[in-house]
Amino acid sequence: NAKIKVFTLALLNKDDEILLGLKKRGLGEGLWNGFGGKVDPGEEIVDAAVREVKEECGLTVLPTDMENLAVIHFEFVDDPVILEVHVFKCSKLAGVVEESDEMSPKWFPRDNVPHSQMWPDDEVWYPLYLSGTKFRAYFLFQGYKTILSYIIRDFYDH
Ligand SMILES: Nc1nc(NC2CC2)cc(N2CCOCC2)n1
Repeated sequence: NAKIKVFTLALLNKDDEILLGLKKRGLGEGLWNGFGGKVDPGEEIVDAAVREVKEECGLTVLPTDMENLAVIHFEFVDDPVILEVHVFKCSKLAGVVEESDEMSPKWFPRDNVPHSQMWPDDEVWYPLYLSGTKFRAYFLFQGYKTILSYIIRDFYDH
């Protein structure tokens, strides 16, 4: 009786840097990550991505500037809830970066992000993100720290 919960994850770029946020509470607390969260019922996924970026770091992104790079499914042993995370890449940003209740934002060199303080899956798919390769992926986790298995395939080989 699997239940799918849909989330967004936006990775914001400027030149050769990426904006990450240190999550202050909830899922992923204490980890650096892109900006995102739950998709509200009836909400378009890309609109949820835009909303979460604004809420979590103050920046304004247009839906048309959100490039859907990946869809990742996360399953956890003995847990019926599957996370479906839609990953967006964005390089056209407006406004000023602000700290929020959820996130403490910080710019990192895009090729030197703090993987030891990020979700373990990021290290696997991040190189694809950096190269702009569109992909689909599936991760099976044991708890939140251990990847038991994963599959990554190019978006285009239907
Ligand atoms: N980078 C990343 N890796 C994740 N791994 C799964 C928990 C094991 C989840 C996630 N999310 C970001 C958006 O909100 C849902 C979780 N973001």
